[in-house]
Amino acid sequence: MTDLATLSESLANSDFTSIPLIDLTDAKSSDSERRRAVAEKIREACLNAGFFYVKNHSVSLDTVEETFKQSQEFFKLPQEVKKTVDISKSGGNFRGYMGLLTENNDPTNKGDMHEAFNMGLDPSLDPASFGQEEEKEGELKHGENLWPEKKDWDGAGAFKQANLNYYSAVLALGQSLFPLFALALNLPETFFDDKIKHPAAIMRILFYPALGERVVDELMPGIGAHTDFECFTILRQDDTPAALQVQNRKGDWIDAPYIPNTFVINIGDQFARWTNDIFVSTRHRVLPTLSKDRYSIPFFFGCDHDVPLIPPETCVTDDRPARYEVMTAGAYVHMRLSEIYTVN
Ligand SMILES: O=C(O)CCC(=O)C(=O)O
Ligand SMILES: [Fe+2]
Repeated sequence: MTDLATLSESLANSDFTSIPLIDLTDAKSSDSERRRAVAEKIREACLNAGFFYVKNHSVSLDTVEETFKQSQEFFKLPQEVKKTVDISKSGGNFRGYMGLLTENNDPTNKGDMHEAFNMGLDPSLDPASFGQEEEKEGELKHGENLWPEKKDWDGAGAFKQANLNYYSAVLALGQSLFPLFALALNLPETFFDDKIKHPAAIMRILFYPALGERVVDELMPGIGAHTDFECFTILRQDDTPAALQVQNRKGDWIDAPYIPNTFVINIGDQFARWTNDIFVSTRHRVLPTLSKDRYSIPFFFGCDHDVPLIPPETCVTDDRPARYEVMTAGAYVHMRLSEIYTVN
């Protein structure tokens, strides 16, 4: 069996110049060797680039296209309608609408040139996850989403339905990746099963307005250089060229172009911390969009809020002792979100 710490050290000396594309056809094969072969590709990607594309996943194109369509309808609404679901109304739970420049992912910049709408696990999708968590100060918790109302927007119902459909489909894709991550970490396939029962997944629809002829202010990128906070992100991009970039160890920015009907998956800080930095969480950014409006949908998949991020034994050796203080997943993500959002 590969020793993860040794593998991690040796990969640190190589670098990536492109992002691998992994076929998920065999992810649920009844043949364990085939599942393992997919997990090995995922292991290499998670220890090296921290980024990979997936194809032949379980999410239908119709579900994706309908969500992009609804996203366009929503962001085109007058500001006063979008403000009816403003994030300031979410009681500190990071749900709802955020206007241009209200977020700043890279503190050396002035702000990010995008608008966003955030949602979490909806009570209508999983009633069992609600009302059981203890209220703890400084911890993320499940809660209501902020949905536009029909009295303010005729399309409110279709918008909600498309987002819920997308959320369920991508949640299922995320859950199906955990056995592969477990194999990649030399753990039993079922290792994460009891840790993702009520997952803390936040989905965002993002809108990057085209700047056209306007002068680009380098300090207002689409999204400034950052790492994500949760275990991993499942990102759907549209076909806008020259947008997402990923930074390799040397510091070069590598393009992550749109590839039809794929998702980009990237490891986030929660997984890096949990695995004692065996999995790498890689910085990325979105350049200012010039020729056309851009839409994307990141889905940040965290484990259950109450799970303590104790590194599994395959990630700790005498030469690589545990690097981080143990926190629960909910406390960790709340801390990170509070640092970045100017409104909560
Ligand atoms: O829009 C994108 O392509 C990337 C978004 C992103 O990195 C994020 O929301 O964390
Ligand atoms: Fe990101």
